[in-house]
Amino acid sequence: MNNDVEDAYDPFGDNEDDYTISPRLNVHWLLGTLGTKPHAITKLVAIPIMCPADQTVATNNDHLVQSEDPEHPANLIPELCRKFYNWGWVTGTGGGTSIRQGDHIFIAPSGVQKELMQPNNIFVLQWPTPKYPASDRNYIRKPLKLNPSACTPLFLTAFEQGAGCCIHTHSQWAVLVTLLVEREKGPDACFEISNIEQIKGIPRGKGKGMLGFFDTLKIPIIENTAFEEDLTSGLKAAMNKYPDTYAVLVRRHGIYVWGDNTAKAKTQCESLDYIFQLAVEMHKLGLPWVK
Ligand SMILES: CSCCC(=O)C(=O)COP(=O)(O)O
Ligand SMILES: [Zn+2]
Repeated sequence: MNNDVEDAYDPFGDNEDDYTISPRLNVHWLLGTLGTKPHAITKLVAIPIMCPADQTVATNNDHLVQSEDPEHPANLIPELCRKFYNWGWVTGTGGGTSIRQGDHIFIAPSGVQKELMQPNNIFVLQWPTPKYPASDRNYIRKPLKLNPSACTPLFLTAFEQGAGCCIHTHSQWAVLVTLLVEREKGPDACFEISNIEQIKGIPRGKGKGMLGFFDTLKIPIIENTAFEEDLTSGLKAAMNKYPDTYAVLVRRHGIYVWGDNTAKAKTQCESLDYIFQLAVEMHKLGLPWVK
């Protein structure tokens, strides 16, 4: 990537080498690690610098987002977002992706061009973490002058369900089906479609295999809110009402799709987007979605 693109992405002049986290969280993290991973002591004891109470702690957990492995979440999230941008899923800073790897959650920054993200722009949360209040979330790696995605509580809700990855898109096909369903079936209706081969790309429910050609795929739709964070209760309610769903549409906004791992979340999101585009075209031709 040339410097122009990096400058355009990083208007704050973010220092890649340091960042701040709360003293309380840092002490907790250090003691926990000392107690369980003696081989890590030298590295970790050398890193944190404690400040007086109520001040921030300068530390350096950059190793959490530095890896040569292209499958490492800190490399994978930027790579996936570049693809998603080209597919019209995360344009104009909207949408995003989060991945859980073991007891770490990797989260993108808020309000940035997602397709230009770099591994050093990624936040890391210790999992499990309190979801609310937001100030209680256990960030153990936090880039300077960037805020974590507003989608964070929604991603955490998917991880609470056992997801390994959650993708949020602003796909126009997803938005269009929410409008068509509302007009044709009312505000409480789900998106439903059957007898389409790509339905086989969507799970029937956790541990229940995949939907079959003759099954009816149902995706719940929730109403949009003024702020992304405020979608969380609607997402949770839809998950409770449809415990087998791996996706929730958001009217006039987009969709959240999750999967047991990153590959499943991505392929499920691709299958759904294909189905939504097909559904819009079918509707234009006067073809019914359910046979
Ligand atoms: C024009 S994007 C509006 C915010 C939004 O809907 C979204 O998905 C992006 O949130 P983030 O905080 O991750 O930038
Ligand atoms: Zn959004």
